[in-house]
Amino acid sequence: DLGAVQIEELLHAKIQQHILNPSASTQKIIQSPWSHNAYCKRSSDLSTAGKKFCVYTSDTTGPHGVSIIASPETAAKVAESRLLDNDPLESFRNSHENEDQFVNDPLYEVKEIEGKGMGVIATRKIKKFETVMVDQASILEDIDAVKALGKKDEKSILALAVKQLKSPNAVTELSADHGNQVEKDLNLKDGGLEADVMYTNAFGSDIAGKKMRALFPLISRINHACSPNTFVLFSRAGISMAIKAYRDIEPGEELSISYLTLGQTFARRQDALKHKWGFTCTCKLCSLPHAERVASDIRQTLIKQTETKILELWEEGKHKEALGLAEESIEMIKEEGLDHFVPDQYALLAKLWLLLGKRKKAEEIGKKSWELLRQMGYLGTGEEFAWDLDNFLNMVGDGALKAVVEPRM
Ligand SMILES: C[S@@+](CC[C@H](N)C(=O)[O-])C[C@H]1O[C@@H](n2cnc3c(N)ncnc32)[C@H](O)[C@@H]1O
Repeated sequence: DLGAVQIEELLHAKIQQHILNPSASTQKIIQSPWSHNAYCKRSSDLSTAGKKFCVYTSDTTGPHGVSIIASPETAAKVAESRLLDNDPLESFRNSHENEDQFVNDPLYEVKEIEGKGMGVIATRKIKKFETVMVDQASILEDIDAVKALGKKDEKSILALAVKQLKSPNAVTELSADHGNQVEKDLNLKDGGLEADVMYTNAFGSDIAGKKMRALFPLISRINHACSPNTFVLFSRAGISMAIKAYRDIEPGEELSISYLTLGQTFARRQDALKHKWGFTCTCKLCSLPHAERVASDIRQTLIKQTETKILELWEEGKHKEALGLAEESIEMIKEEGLDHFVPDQYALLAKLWLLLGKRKKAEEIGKKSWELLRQMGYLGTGEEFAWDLDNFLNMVGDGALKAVVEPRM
């Protein structure tokens, strides 16, 4: 039975961002990790009126300490699950990667880059999929708290969250140079320096079942490029983050990540970057000669449309055409340098072959997807994920692979 639901489900597998979870483990409460008393404010928002949101700090966690702005229930959950023990070195470092490189002898230096403020430059050759940088969040802000608190309360809570850290300077010295024209026009930009830093640098992360803004001070220095040479990988807990190389990087090259969901046209990218971060992107992709830029835009648009098209063809019983299009789409994705989409496309192809009863073909292509995800770091650093076609495709299909690459928020 090749019903539409089945196909639709498998098409929902999108780009993953977090290391995948082999099985949820429950751990016992040890003791409160907080080093400071909670400081709380009550919600002034109608939907959460009267609810408390507080700042909790653990100034010994990670390189900079961490402050969480959330409800007491969420903070308790974070403490109980020992999320703060999420050591980035354990989450990301492979056995062949040298611990020293993350602690004393990094592969990069932070320095001024003309027209961009600070930036991060490779100091030696970095190999494809190598872990370049690891970091742990120092500010976590529950989106519910952002909505619940008025500007004034959010400002005082954020300021305290930063002040209580081991090294507040690691946060206050970051760029606060976002370009939110809407806020500027409305003259609402009075959330203080800390709010501006969050707006410019924070990533969206799922932590303890809540959507949060997470600030990673080291990683914050990486500038944007539309076809970047590195990507971000969240730990399972969502509190640590690694920067991994998409491809070989030469010494002296600037490290870049994409602040936007990949796969957008030139005009959309320019607009989003100008609007939210206040700069005009002059990256390689944005500086292509006109004809090449148009060709790139067409590919980006086509790539976006192929999923729907594959689904339509499949539903019409045109299985061969659907498979052909999925294969073509992989070529286009590679040509456009959107390597991140490749594992999901392979997984999709494997599923289509399996639905047609061609297990051998499905094994061959599914394994490619698994192998790429493994190399990229999405399967963790251990041996938790042995290759098994059915398990793997199940995991891809049921949404275990996290949706959306929307790193900044
Ligand atoms: C997350 S920070 C990156 C690090 C920042 N350059 C710094 O000095 O700390 C984001 C800010 O950096 C600048 N930026 C990032 N990518 C850029 C680019 N490709 N061109 C120009 N400015 C950029 C913008 O001011 C943006 O708001």
